[in-house]
Amino acid sequence: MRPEPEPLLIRGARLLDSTAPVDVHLAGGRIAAVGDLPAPPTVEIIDAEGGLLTPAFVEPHFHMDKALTHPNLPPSDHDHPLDAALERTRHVKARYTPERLRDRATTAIRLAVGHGVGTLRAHVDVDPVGGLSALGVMADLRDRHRDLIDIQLVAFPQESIVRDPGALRLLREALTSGADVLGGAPDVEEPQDRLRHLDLLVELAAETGADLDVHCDYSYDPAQRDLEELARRTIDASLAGRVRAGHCCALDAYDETTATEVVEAVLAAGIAVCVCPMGNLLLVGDSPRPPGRGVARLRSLLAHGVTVAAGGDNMNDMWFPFGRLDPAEVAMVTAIAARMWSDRQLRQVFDMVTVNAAHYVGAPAEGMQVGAVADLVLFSATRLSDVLRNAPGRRTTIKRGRIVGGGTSTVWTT
Ligand SMILES: Nc1ccnc(=O)[nH]1
Repeated sequence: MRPEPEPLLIRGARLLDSTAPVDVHLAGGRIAAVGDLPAPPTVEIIDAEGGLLTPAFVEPHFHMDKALTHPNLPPSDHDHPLDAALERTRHVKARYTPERLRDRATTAIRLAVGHGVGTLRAHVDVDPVGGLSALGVMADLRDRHRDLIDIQLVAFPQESIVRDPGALRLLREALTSGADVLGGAPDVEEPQDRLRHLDLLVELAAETGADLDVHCDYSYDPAQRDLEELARRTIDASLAGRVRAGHCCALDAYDETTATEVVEAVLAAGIAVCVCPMGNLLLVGDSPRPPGRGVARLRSLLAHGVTVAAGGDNMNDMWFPFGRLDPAEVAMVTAIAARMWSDRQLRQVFDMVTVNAAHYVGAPAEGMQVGAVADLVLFSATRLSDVLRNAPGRRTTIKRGRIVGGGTSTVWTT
């Protein structure tokens, strides 16, 4: 760990909940004071010029091992996009080398820090194809970048754990060799095995004490109810509050009564939900006219009081050719996907990539209060709509009270 950061005074910043610019004093890695402050003689001063100062972004759902593999993909002649993605995932994984994994993930981490991400939850494939090797590389990168960004690693079973008990053993091993969270993917099982997949995950989470973060219902099939089954098992195993669910696309396809039942089950189980609208709009929701969108019913989840985060999912790989690991872009696409257009709704989507996402990953979410950990972003933009459209786009990233990224002067320690 590096020594304590020098105190920092940010002059004339706009906070989301105030109209007049204020000064914010950071000391000991925390917010020490907010108001119209005299400058203590020894501090470093930044002139915010009225720009927005907000809690740092939290990226709650990102596949870091796959990032930037798009240039290496073979052609695919599958008609169905998910089959194509799975086939190309296997092709690319069989050719991973530690060096290339490290280079690509390091580029992703630098993008994240430059964009203002203070905490990132990365799903990393753990399966008999690659064993624990990608996880090992990511754990090393997590440790090397500790001063710049908090990275959490989810052991993600991208291939079946029901057909192959070896895969489950690997997941268990991952939790004692680098993974912070247990992942899940019932969708990759045969339909009759999906509930067994959930049972195995819940048993392993209860036995190991690991939190659980499951890819759920990655389809537009109204008959698929894995999220509700997960909620039921969460309560039965006394895991309430420790389970997270990503995607939940089928929620968009349910009729109103079913949707309400599922959302109430989710709430009762204390499950927070992470939507991934960019990838889901691209690959899910392929029903006839009018096409479904495959983005979990945001308004209904929010109206019931479920914590909803939004994640980038994949960047420039076999699941999503685009993306730049920028939560502002994720928030903007979320707003478009869910028709959230008003000022209040723009604030809601921004919360999905900051405070709600922090809650989702279990990171501090104290906002801009005095005493809060100073994980912050200072934008050159003065309005939230400009932050979301990334124009003007200069950002300064502050991690535990220290400037770690911004403009052209990113500070690297590795
Ligand atoms: N959306 C995704 C599902 C499964 N695996 C991925 O890498 N991405």
